[in-house]
Amino acid sequence: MTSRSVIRQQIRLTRQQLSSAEQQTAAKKLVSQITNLPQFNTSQHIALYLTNDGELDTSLLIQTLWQLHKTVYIPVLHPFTAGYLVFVRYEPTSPLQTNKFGIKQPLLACQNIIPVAELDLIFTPLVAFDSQGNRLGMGGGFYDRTLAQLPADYRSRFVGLAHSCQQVSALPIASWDIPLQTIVTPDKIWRFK
Ligand SMILES: Nc1nc2c(c(=O)[nH]1)N(C=O)[C@@H](CNc1ccc(C(=O)N[C@@H](CCC(=O)O)C(=O)O)cc1)CN2
Ligand SMILES: Nc1ncnc2c1ncn2[C@@H]1O[C@H](COP(=O)(O)OP(=O)(O)OP(=O)(O)O)[C@@H](O)[C@H]1O
Repeated sequence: MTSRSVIRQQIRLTRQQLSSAEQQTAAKKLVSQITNLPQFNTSQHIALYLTNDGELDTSLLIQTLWQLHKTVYIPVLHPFTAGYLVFVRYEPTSPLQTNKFGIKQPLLACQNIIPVAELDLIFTPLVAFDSQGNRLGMGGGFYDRTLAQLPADYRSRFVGLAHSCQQVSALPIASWDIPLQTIVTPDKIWRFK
C-alpha cells in the first residue's frame, strides 16, 4: 500500500493545482452544504480553519457564519505543549499572525480561548480521506490529539472538509487514527458508521 507520506505529497499537489475559479465554486457550494447539515442550526460555537495549501476555501463560510451570529474559532498552535491546538475566537477585526507552518492564526489572548469540549462543531482540515472515513492530515497529529482528548460521544461534532479530489480508496491506518463520522465536500455529505 502507498505510504502515508507519499499519499500526503500527491494529494497536496493535486489540491494546490486547483484553479482559483474551481476554488471559488467549491467555496460557494461549501456554504450551502454546511448550512444544510442537520446539526447546523443548533450549533453556536463553530471551529474552522484559515485556508492554506490549496485546502477548501473557508472564507465565504466564515463570513456567512458571522452574518448568522455564530461564533467562529480558529486553531492556534499551543505555545508550550508541542503537537496541541488551542481554539481561539475569530472576529472580523481579529489581528492575525503567521505560525511556523506559514498558516494565519489569531493572536493568543486568554479571554478568547474556548475549551474544546464547548465547541458544538469542529470542522477539520484534511489532506486525504477514504471510503471508511479515515483522515490523513498534514502530519502533525494535531487533530488526532484534539479528538483523543474528548469522550467518544463528542465524535459526531468533528466534520472533515475536503475537495472531492482528496478522496482515495483506502488509507493506511495508524493506531492513533480516529475515523470521522462526517466529511463534507462541495458536492456531497459523506456519512460513515
Ligand atoms: N489551514 C490549516 N490550519 C491548520 C492545520 C491544517 O491542516 N490546515 N493543522 C492541522 O493539523 C494544524 C497545522 N498543522 C500542520 C502540520 C504540518 C505542516 C507542514 O507544513 N509540514 C511539513 C511536512 C509535511 C509532510 O510530512 O509532508 C511541510 O509541509 O513542510 C503544516 C501544518 C493547525 N492549523
Ligand atoms: N492521540 C495522540 N497522542 C499522541 N500522539 C499522537 C496522537 N495522534 C497522533 N500522534 C502523533 O502525531 C504524529 C503525526 O500523526 P499523523 O501523521 O496521523 O498526523 P495527521 O493526522 O496527518 O495530522 P493532523 O491531525 O495534524 O492534521 C504521529 O507521529 C503520531 O505518533
